[in-house]
Amino acid sequence: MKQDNILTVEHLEMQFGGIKALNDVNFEIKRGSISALIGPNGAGKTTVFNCLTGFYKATGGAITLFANGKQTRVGKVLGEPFQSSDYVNPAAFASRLRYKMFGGSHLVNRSGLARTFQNIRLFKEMSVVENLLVAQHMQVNRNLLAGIFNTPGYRKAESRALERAFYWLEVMDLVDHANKLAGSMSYGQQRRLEIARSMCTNPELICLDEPAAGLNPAETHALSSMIRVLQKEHNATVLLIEHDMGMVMDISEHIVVLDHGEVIARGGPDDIKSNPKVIAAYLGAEDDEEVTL
Ligand SMILES: Nc1ncnc2c1ncn2[C@@H]1O[C@H](COP(=O)(O)OP(=O)(O)OP(=O)(O)O)[C@@H](O)[C@H]1O
Repeated sequence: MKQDNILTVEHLEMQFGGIKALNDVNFEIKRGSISALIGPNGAGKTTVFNCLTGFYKATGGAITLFANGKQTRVGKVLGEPFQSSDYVNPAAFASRLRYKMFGGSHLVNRSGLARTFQNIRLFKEMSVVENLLVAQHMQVNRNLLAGIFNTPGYRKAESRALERAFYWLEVMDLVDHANKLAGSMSYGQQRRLEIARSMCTNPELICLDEPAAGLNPAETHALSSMIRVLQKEHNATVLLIEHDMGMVMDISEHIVVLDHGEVIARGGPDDIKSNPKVIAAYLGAEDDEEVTL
């Protein structure tokens, strides 16, 4: 039976020395939905993303992904400490040891979760299409001998990677820029390329960190349409962090609001807009944060 939720976050905690960035964060993301994680600056949104994607190892709680036909506990694939029961259970010991040695955020990605970054992280000196080919290195045939002898299997894998790259360039309206240097494109195009790159890894859940930051209203509108296409035509579940409240309220079905590392509200756009705790959190936000709910 397919789980209704693609992601569950239970009692998530993240501590940096004396700073508790996340405290008992709980939410779930419905499969096939577009959801948003919002909150004032410093609320802990990016820290949640970093925990979900395995860039940070959460200091408490559980994150479970139900994608690619299986259940993945993010903490487990990042490598958990040994438990005393492992010493009487060789299989559990071996599994824990394997993840300690070879685990990491790449396994979270392989389990069906991809992300983009708040600060664009492309290979700016490489071409647009090369950026998309690099993203697929886990899926293509990486056998050294196959590469040296240019075997039919190797060539087939290479051409499949190229096809996939052009497929996502088409979806994100970037085909005409395929051979340009990534760094030479406009900011909006680079943001779309980041999304295309993430989609090349075949995720079921894509986490977008401030995808509309630095975009003008027309670009933001175009981006919202593309995000809807990912959801409707490519079965992607989308979770975004965004400060542009117009965009959030327009495309999100479900919104989770964080403040000072805690979830203060969850619900649909209309509930969130009129929630007094959310309004108070934003009214207490810094003056330079322009927010209209
Ligand atoms: N690597 C780190 N080391 C120490 N403190 C950190 C680290 N990462 C985040 N923090 C702290 O955790 C808190 C939450 O930060 P985070 O970047 O997650 O907030 P945010 O909601 O994404 O903010 P913004 O909207 O400004 O991007 C902040 O107090 C921040 O200083």
